[in-house]
Amino acid sequence: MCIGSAARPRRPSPATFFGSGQVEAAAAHVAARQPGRVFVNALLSGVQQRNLERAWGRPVLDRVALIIEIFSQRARTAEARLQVELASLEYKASRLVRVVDASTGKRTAFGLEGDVEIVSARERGRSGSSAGGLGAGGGQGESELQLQRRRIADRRKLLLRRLEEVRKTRAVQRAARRRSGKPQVALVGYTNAGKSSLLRALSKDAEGVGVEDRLFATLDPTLRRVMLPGGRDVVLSDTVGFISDLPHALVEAFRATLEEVTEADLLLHVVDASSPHALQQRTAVLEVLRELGLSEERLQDAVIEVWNKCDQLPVADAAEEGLLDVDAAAAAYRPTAVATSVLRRQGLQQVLAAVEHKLEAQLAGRRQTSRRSAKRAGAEAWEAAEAAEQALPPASSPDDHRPAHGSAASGMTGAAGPAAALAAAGAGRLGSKPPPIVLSPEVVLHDRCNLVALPIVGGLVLAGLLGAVDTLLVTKAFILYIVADFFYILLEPKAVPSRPRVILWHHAVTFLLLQIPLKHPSLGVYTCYDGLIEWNTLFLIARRQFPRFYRQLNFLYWATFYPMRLVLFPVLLPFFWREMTSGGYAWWETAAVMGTQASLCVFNAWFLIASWRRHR
Ligand SMILES: Nc1nc2c(ncn2[C@@H]2O[C@H](COP(=O)(O)OP(=O)(O)OP(=O)(O)O)[C@@H](O)[C@H]2O)c(=O)[nH]1
Ligand SMILES: [Mg+2]
Repeated sequence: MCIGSAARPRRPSPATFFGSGQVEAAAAHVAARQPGRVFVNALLSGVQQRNLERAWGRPVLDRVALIIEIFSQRARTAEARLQVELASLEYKASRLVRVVDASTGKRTAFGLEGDVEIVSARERGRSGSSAGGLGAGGGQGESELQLQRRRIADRRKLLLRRLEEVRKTRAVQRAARRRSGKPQVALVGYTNAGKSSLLRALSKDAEGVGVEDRLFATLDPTLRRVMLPGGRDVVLSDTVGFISDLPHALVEAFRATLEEVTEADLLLHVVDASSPHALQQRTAVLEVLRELGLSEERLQDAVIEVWNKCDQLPVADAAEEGLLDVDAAAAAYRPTAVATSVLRRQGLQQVLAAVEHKLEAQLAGRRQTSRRSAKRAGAEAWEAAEAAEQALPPASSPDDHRPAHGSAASGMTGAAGPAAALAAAGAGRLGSKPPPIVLSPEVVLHDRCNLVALPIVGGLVLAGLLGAVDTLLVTKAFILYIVADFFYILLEPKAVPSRPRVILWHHAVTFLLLQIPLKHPSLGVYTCYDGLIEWNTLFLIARRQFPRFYRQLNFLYWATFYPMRLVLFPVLLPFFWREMTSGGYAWWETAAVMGTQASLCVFNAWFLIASWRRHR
């Protein structure tokens, strides 16, 4: 039985996820239909899962548990089984409870089917031994739980050790393939998008490539040799498909397998264009790739999108109903994309041509020895690509760089447009090109809000320093901005390209710091010094939003980064100290100012390291 998104509450209850009315209504359904288990299409906490099991008298599976279960059914090889077991252990460890069979009073393992009563260690401690008739009370319950935890930890260690061996073996095999000089291309995409079908259609040796109309048909990497139109061979690998809210435990557990993706020279991102959720699925895949550590630059440089199943695309209807707004997607992301129907063998040559183009671009990029000249080449290529795009006749431009409706209807069209022009111009190397263009709509919207708010805050800060504006007003405006941005990111974490939690932490610390000048307006000038940093943030955002002015904005970004984040913030520390210890301030105010300013220095250092890493 499945309780789906139709019943999804707007604000989930911490105890039962659903409201009490929904739980009762579902209990009636459960009683009438007597399902073996109940699936809730959401992520449940341990407590929610336990309470729902109690209310419905049936084992409850949440989204993560179901995915792990499907994985465990599909796992055939030793490697896949190891990875699934690790994921399921991580999941169990996060919600370790004692399970007691109500009919026999015997303890069972976690999540077994049947009429079970589940008691947490804490509850058991409260109610003594009565819950399951096992043992003398809370003390023993605790130790049982600890025993379970230790067993899980031991098993986990063993699995990690074995997986480490798998990783090493895979790394050695990859290194051997690299030595053979064959570029590595990895297929990625939402589960059931047609990755294995594409591998089968492109490879010379299709034997053993399984294609099935079910989720997670492929779990293990499958490698095949594929010849490009120019006669060159590449190694194409097919791996596990992704899904929205892919459990973190699974991503971690499947790292050995997923390294085929992270280490590849190119990624073919297969999207099921016929799905009404194609865009969400595409975003979910990009999120997992980011979680795997792929930088925005790599997502831009090394990804070719293959919009598959176009034979099933009800082109006009979908566009009219707004189900598949390919135009909006293309405008937001401008990917190198090819429309295909693997089933009808359409668009396959275009996929190979796009791979060849990108690989040539990468090779050309590698030949650029000096970073400076590479940068220049990238910006020029970008400008040339932009100019080329503007020069394209309007009727042909959509087909050139995205799987537009027309192209799907009239057969398949190859990839071109700015991204391909960039590739052809050899601008595929890092540092040699404009900023990432794979930005989600959430990031774009948030960036645009900031492009309005930050000049206001930055302007007020400058005016405050020049004495043209009351610094208390600057403090209040700054607080308003920080609070608004905090809640924006809290409610929509995807509004920032990465690490929303770190940014929330930064905003919370800044908010705390600003409370002191709010209380003591004489300290307002320090708000203005700290607030100068917002200019740097503005240039960062403007740089990715206005690729045409990349060079200028990049210069401004770094020209403000070093003096502000690395010099000004630490230098302010002794000034703050002198001011705060000169009298008139409580010790906790001094501690708050020093602590928050020091934390911001740490944030800046982290930010620098993260920027460098991304760059590398
Ligand atoms: N209509 C249509 N169906 C397709 C096309 N390509 C693949 N399929 C079908 O889609 C289903 C899934 O294909 P797979 O290649 O197994 O998909 P996958 O992405 O490898 O799936 P997982 O391994 O489960 O992640 C199969 O039933 C294919 O026959 C296509 O171009 N058009
Ligand atoms: Mg597959």
